[in-house]
Amino acid sequence: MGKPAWLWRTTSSRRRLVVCFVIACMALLCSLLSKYPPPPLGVLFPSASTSISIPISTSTSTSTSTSLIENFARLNSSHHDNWYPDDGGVRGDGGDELRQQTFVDDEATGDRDRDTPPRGDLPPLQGFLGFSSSPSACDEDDSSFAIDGRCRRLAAGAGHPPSPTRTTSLPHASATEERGSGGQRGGEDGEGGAHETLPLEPPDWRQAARRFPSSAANCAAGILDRPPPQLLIIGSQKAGTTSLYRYLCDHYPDVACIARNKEPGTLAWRACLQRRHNGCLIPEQPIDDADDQIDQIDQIDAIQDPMDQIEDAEDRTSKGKERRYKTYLSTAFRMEQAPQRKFVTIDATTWYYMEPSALKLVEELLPCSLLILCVREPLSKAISWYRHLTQRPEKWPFLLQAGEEENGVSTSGSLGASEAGELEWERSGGGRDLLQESNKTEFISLEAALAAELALMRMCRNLAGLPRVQSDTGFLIDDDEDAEGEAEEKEELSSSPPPPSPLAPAAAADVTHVDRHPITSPDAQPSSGRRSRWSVHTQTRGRPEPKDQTSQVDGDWLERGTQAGFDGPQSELDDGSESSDGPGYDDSRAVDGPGSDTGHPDGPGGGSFGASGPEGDGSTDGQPRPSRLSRDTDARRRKLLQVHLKQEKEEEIAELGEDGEEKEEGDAEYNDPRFSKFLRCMHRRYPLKQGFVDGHINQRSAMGEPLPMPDSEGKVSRPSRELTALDGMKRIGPTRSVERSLQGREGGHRKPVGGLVGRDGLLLPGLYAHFLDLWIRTIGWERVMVVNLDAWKDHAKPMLDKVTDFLGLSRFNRTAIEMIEKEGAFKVGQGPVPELSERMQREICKELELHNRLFFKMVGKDLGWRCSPHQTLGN
Ligand SMILES: Nc1ncnc2c1ncn2[C@@H]1O[C@H](COP(=O)(O)OS(=O)(=O)O)[C@@H](OP(=O)(O)O)[C@H]1O
Repeated sequence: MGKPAWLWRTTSSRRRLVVCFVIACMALLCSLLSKYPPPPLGVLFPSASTSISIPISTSTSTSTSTSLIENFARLNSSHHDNWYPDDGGVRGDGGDELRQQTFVDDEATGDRDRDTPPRGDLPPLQGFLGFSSSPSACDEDDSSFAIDGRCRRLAAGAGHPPSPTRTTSLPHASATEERGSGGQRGGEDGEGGAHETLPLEPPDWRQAARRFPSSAANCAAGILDRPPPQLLIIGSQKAGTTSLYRYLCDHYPDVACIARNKEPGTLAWRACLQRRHNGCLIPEQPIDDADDQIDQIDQIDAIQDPMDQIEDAEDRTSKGKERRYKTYLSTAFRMEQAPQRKFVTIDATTWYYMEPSALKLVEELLPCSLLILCVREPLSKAISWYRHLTQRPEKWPFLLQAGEEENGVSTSGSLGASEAGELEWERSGGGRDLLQESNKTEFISLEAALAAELALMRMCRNLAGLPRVQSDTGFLIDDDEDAEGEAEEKEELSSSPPPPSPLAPAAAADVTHVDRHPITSPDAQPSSGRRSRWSVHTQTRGRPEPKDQTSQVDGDWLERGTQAGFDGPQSELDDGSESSDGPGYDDSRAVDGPGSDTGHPDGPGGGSFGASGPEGDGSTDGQPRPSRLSRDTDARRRKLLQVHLKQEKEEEIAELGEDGEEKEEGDAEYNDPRFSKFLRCMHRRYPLKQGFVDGHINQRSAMGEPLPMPDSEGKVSRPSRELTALDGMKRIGPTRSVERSLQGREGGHRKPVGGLVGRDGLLLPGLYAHFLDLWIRTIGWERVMVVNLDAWKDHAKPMLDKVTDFLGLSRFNRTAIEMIEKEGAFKVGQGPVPELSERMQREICKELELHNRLFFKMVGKDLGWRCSPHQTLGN
């Protein structure tokens, strides 16, 4: 029976409609799917036993580094441009492009391919081992893979040539072992390809959270099996941290940078807010709102620090710690972007090293994380930081050039001292509006800013009773002690056995020898000081070619903490006892070292954090177990930290006597009292109480007066002269309200003040020794690496080799490094480099030398910076 013609017409037109509708729906669905990919199978069906086979390319002609692009894309996909929090510029022509780029799909990759230089001798590529709910999307192209519902090209391996062609079913652990062992498998010239069968697993984050270590004794695992973040770059700002982070983020596939921004700051969250760091995230707020929220400075005190939740903060049980650990992870990282594999991730917050609260949380929650401190010659760093600050006037009103001031009102078109102070008080809240309204962009000069901090440094040094370094041969050694010290030194060297090593288990097991030698600078006379130190030469397991890790080995671009302890000038213990190594380490060595635990002075085991690893851990069942002695040390370290934190909270008035004399207090337990006094003075800006505020400097400089250069001739001058000089300045000081603000009396509690000096200052952040000391004393050298930008900037490869060795990852190959560098995205200062008079440089160098020396002692090497013993000025 035939249909009427009209019905056919209707039907076909309906069909057409239906077909169109279906197509439209499918298109919509596709676009939705690509925007919001479904969760990976592993999330929905966690199972460690299911497997999926993913072809791994053997091709050498794949695209540019996918992990790089992914990382950039991921970090930018939130519309929260925090990867470069205070973007100081992007080096290289690829940077901007990358920052704009979203996830790379085939087409985009193809485009990039055309721009990609010939791969030349690029090694074969290792595949990304992720998968999606539709892995078949990439089936036709074995050089690509699927992740998050998208097909990706395989990335240039960062030194991971695949294993020979084979099809293996790798249990996760062994796959990890292979990757984790890094260098052995890596090398630079591997070839071949593989079809690896990988287990479908729940997201690694879940595993990571489950792996939360209740104690450092669980840290024996390879880097990929440790709980994230496995690496913290704790500082310092303007010392190449972005470059290092950038390199490591492209260490594919072992590293996945999924921090919400390069500097999440969560471990010192309140300090992060106080710095108005736009990377800080306020928990439970949409990320896009975070910046605005942070601008409301009044809210800062009211906002709950995610890491200090009342119920958890006091809960020191492992459950409580675990809860806070998870809070940290979810606040600082984009857990949802965690790849379906084991990976290393990084928190690169450049000012953690100055924050004891960060140290406290690292100690408590991240006992397995490794730490890197990037350093740079402090004066260059100060200049770089100044340039950084002046790029964002609205964030740093305290740097604004002051005009003449009358009753707190600016009369010269620039902001007056009072206004600058008020703006500093309010920072970018009301201050930012005012700044925008008045369109003030003139800054206090670099010279003036440095003079302010220099004056403070001198004053604090004098207050603390520290001499300026005068001796070429010793460090802060009183002249009359030298001869006696030399004799003691010789005697000690000849009679005493090598000290026990406080190295942590993993490293301690690899100690090859322990040398003892006096501390000297290259131009120093032999051992006239009476202090000495131990250098522990280590080889770390699992590296391709075991190499001596000491700082003496090759080049000065990187310093691994090699000495068993920082034995600085702090010899005199509070209780009057003496040690050649200073308090704090003395006991640790005695109780921790392999000598005490294993009976072998150079042998393994007995690390500071308790034993682990197969060798020398003292356990009989093969399980890592902290020794009683190392538990004691843990307790001791915790106690030291607590003491420090307690001191941090004390009011400066309680610490300083009426006349500026320091009261007696028992703070020498962890440090030379003079240095701790110095540091507290700098932090708390004691002289601010005496009227030495930013405003003075602003005003003086604006009036063209010579900047205050307190004369500090003589070894130890009491502070009175300088204070008197500064008292005199009070007359041209800021208004009462600003003074009150600066003294923290307004509102009944202290508020952040000053930006020229102190932790946000230009020079203090470059006094590394003071900050690092506490970290080393608390967690030990074995987890810390110091990277010196001045030495590696022209040769990243050797530095990266050391870093990857330290992390237990395979090394970068040169071509990968070149590609990363070509992609750019390193942060370089913008605008002209401000000039600094020779006189100012000389004055600053005189102050810095003391602190540089201290730092060189810590790392066991003279880094050759200007303002160091043999290079006094800019050479
Ligand atoms: N490879 C290499 N060679 C030479 N110099 C380098 C390199 N990588 C980073 N830099 C310099 O480091 C400065 C930026 O440091 P950071 O990335 O740590 O800055 S930030 O704290 O994250 O803002 C910034 O210094 P300035 O240019 O003096 O400001 C960079 O130029």
